[in-house]
Amino acid sequence: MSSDALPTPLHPVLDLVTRRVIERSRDSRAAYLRTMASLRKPGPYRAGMGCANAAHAFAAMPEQDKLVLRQEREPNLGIVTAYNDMLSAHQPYEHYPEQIRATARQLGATAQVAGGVPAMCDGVTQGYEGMELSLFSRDVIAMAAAVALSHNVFDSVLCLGICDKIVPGLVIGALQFGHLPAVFVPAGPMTSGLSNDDKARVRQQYAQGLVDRQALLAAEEAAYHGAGTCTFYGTANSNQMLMEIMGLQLPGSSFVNPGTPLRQALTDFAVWRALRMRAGGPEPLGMAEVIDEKAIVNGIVGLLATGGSTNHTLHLVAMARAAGIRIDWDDFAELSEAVPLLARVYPNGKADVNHFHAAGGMGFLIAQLLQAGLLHADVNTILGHGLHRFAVEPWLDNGQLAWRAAPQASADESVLRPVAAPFSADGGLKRLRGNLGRAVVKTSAVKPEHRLVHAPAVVVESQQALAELYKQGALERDFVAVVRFQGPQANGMPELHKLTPILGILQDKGFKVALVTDGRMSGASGKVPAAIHVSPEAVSGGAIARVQDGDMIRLDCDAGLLELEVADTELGQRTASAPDLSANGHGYGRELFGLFRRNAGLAENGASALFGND
Ligand SMILES: O=C(O)C(=O)C[C@H](O)[C@H](O)COP(=O)(O)O
Ligand code: SF4
Repeated sequence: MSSDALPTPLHPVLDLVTRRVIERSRDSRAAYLRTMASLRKPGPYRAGMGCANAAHAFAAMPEQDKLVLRQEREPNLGIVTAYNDMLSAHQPYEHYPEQIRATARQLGATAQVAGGVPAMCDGVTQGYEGMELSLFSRDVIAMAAAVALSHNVFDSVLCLGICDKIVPGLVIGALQFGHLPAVFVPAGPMTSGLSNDDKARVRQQYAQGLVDRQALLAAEEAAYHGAGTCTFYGTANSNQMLMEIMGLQLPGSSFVNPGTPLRQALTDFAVWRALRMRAGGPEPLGMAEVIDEKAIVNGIVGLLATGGSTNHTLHLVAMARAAGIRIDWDDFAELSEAVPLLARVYPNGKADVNHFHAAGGMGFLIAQLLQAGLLHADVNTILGHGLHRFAVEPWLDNGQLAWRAAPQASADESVLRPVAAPFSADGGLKRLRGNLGRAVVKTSAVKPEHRLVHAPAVVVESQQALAELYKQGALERDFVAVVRFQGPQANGMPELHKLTPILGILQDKGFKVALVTDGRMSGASGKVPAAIHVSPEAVSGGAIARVQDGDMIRLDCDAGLLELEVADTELGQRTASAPDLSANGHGYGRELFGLFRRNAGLAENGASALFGND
């Protein structure tokens, strides 16, 4: 799509929501931009630093880099890396710094690893105590990124991160240095293995005692079989979509598999782009000018159009907040009414992200949404002004990286569809309201016949308690599972994704089942209607603490309703449950996260201790 194509008029809902976000954010955004302006200088940023400081900064660099660094003329790239061997998605980053340093040298510049950030694999911690640190690890990552960049000898930032809390944390941290350019550098998904559907089927068979542990492990290893991001459309791959649609990651780069020539070429190109955008360079552009209100709204649109992870009703809020921008679940809800669902990638369908990419991927998606006036085209990106630059796909033309226009038609309409023929007329996420507070639900993964559940409550205060009731055979009926005291201030707001197989089995048996929780679900959670992120949470006086076994609850996903059918007078007279949560502060590092639990804001404000509710 060229820039000289007549711009499509902006969809009125997009225009309305964006104006509202700009107005709501006016003061906080102005304050943020003033801070960024106060940090900006001509560069290079190491220039004029004290000799001792400078010597410390590059003491360990090879002589050829020292020569360049001493001259205080050429830019120095800061790499913030989330490499570890634990996340299959991040393992490919092990040698990226070497490649980036070499490419920077070829371009006459230098690059240094500014610092590392922690990266938790939610797949490893799912269902275990470690998951209680997961959400807060986002804020730790933001702080660690800020520590790395606080050395203040960098002219541009390369962020190496992909997974769930890592990209949001890196965005929040790098935005504190928004006077600098930032480019996100992905490593790509693992190749397709056992399909996500088949994996989920074996899990349900195991939960029913139909297959043994060896069979389950074999299936899981066939699904998660190599280096690269897991191939379901969970939070990690929602992050990839967001980084592209918000202009921070090269177009079409998200879903190119690791270890391929195209992957290597894209990383080299990212280095070049980062250098060109430095202060005093040919295309100076700070991250603060890329992440503005329009970019954030574009991110929400991308999330809705692809059925992205519910975790971004927390993370995108916190990321926006870090740039002085205020969004809330009403923004998501109103945009969801206007944005069609264009992709069906597991858990929203059978395909994985490799299929999505092959069907046309991000370039096709962005082109379609731009043509429909459902994205802001007039935005800054790491390729220059205008999101039309992202309606393309990368390829190797005789071994050289090149870009070609995204396909005009989807190669597989079971995975990716045009705006003219969407999977559904509205987006994949809904806001819920009612006397239990506000919540969200991913409707794109729930079949229409399962989106209305009116059933008695089964109230538990841990996911293990619900699993025990299942084992006892006590759940062979219609019910709404209320799993409470799972909010950020209670125990760090873990994902309760391990409940998916048993709830799925009961749904498959024909029972009307739903989940209501102040906790989270995984972006990979799907088919069972789950009203999550219930705010206010149980430990903070939320009505969810006063629900009793047998209370009738109505969850109407399409109407956006979550109603406890108990009279206000009775509800007001009930004593809230007050379980002993002291164990939540002990073991597995939880002692160190008390300050996060005590200061976490509402889910709708991003559930962050960095910003609270202010
Ligand atoms: O996308 C997210 O938000 C996630 O956190 C995904 C988790 O990593 C799941 O735990 C991985 O999926 P499973 O293999 O089904 O456990
Ligand atoms: S996508 Fe999730 S499960 Fe896979 S490596 Fe990343 S954090 Fe772990």
